[in-house]
Amino acid sequence: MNSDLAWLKEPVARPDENAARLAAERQAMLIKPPGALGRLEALAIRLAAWQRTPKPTADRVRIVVFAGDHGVTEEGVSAFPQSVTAAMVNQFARGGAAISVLARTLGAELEVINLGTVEETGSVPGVLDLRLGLGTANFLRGPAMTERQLAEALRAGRDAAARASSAGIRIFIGGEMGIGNTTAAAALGAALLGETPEALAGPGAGLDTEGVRRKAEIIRRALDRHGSYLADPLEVLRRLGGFEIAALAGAFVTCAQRGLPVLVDGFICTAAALAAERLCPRVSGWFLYAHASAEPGHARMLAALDGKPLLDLGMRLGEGSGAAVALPLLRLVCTLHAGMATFEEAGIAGKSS
Ligand SMILES: O=C(O)c1ccc[n+]([C@@H]2O[C@H](COP(=O)([O-])O)[C@@H](O)[C@H]2O)c1
Ligand SMILES: Cc1cc2nc[nH]c2cc1C
Repeated sequence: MNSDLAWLKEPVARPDENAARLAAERQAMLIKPPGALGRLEALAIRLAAWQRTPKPTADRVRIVVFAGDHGVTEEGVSAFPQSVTAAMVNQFARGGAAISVLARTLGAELEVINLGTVEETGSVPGVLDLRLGLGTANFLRGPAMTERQLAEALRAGRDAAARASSAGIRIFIGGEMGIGNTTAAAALGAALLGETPEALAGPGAGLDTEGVRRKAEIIRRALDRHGSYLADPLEVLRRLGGFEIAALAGAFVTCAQRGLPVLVDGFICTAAALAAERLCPRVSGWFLYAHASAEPGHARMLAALDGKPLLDLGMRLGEGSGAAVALPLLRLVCTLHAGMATFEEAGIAGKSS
């Protein structure tokens, strides 16, 4: 492995099992039949282990949206033009995008990083400009990224996660924006899971049935073209991924190395999570999956990660929006866990046997 990428092999943090034990003991004492809060109970215990405290919180949250364009869009794999990527980056900063509204409403910090849009975003303050090129190359013709672009995209993600961790953030949300990136994510998923392109390709931002068929065919040709190089997950990411997907993978690895839990968004973020797990085994022990995307291939990637999404709302927006929508649930998990009375405090008789 290139020495620029040695950090990918640094050890993953270990959750605090003592904090988990204390949180489990507290759950057992709260005034409810044991187990009556269902999955919320296990979530409180996992958050406790991750945050190394018996009373975790979900208040300090940062959403980092990574944006980049995709050369494969020239094959007609998206219902929208490439210009939308830069236009949306502009809106993230101006406050009109869904994720901007969600971040404001939730009191979450929002960081926007442009890793390589083809078009200019206009002069908007609040976008970190780390452009690595005018989008990736078309992966039907060659690797999507050079080795240097891959290393820099991974590092951009690593640095964003390290900034969040150093700032005392307690939960990290990664988001993405990139017209064409469901094709890259589906190709990644197919290559990493050994699945057919048809199992992973879906409508994305709005393809019709014929468009989905064409998209699967493009992915099939790309898998054939890149052939045996796809045995190496780093090469899968470089050849089929995107700047924003690689940055997400780098961010997720760093979060796990630094002990910062990640709330994973939809289809593209889950593809990045899968790539992260292949690059640095066991990082997925730090991931929670926010929602089941409407993109049909999402379920296969979640299954491979043994991930059970918190919500299923038919969302397929990206931007980190599904994770943001799940955040209030985590906040309720934490406030219930910390705020409910125990049987002893309330003077209520516990379970008789
Ligand atoms: O997060 C998801 O599950 C998701 C599912 C479908 C589409 N998207 C968003 O739509 C864009 C990609 O769609 P497409 O069809 O251009 O590949 C990209 O900006 C993603 O954020 C996101
Ligand atoms: C308008 C629009 C907004 C988006 N946000 C994330 N992906 C998107 C795709 C489109 C097309």
